[in-house]
Amino acid sequence: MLPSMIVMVPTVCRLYPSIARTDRVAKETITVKGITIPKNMMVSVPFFALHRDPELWPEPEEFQPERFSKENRDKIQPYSYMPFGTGPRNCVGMKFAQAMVKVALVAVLQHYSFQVCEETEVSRCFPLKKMCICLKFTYCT
Ligand code: HEM
Repeated sequence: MLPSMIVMVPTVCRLYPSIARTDRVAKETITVKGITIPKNMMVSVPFFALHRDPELWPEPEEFQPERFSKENRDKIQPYSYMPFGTGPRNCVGMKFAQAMVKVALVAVLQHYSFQVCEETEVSRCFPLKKMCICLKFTYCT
């Protein structure tokens, strides 16, 4: 497996989580950091906002795959990255979905080569959409 692929998938999941939030219902009244959550109240966990919180992710808008490298992975704060949710009700398909994304990427890379167009601004802070629009695909036989 290409090391770059191992860090690319979580990088895309951080910036573009396919599910923007999850919810939980409080089983009992609880006070967390001075905020009281009454029993039965629904609490939302906004993945999208969490994944772009500058206190958790310096330069949050930047596409920096090295955040998930072997060396840096341990610096990620618990519960700051959760595209598949967390806890006993997290996504049961997580491992399967991650494996499928990698298989799909390998299949695409086996048949196509990619190059950026002249209009593409290549910077460390590119919006993924722009990148996709400007990419040229060449089918490799
Ligand atoms: C990129 C693909 C996927 C993403 C981003 C995703 C994300 C999520 C998220 C955020 C949750 C809520 C977890 C929580 O509230 O803590 C969830 C739940 C769940 N997912 Fe996925 N999922 C994906 C693919 C799949 C696949 C492929 C399957 C099945 C083969 C699957 C089955 C489930 C099930 C059954 C639950 C409910 C688990 C429960 O309530 O105990 N998901 N998923």
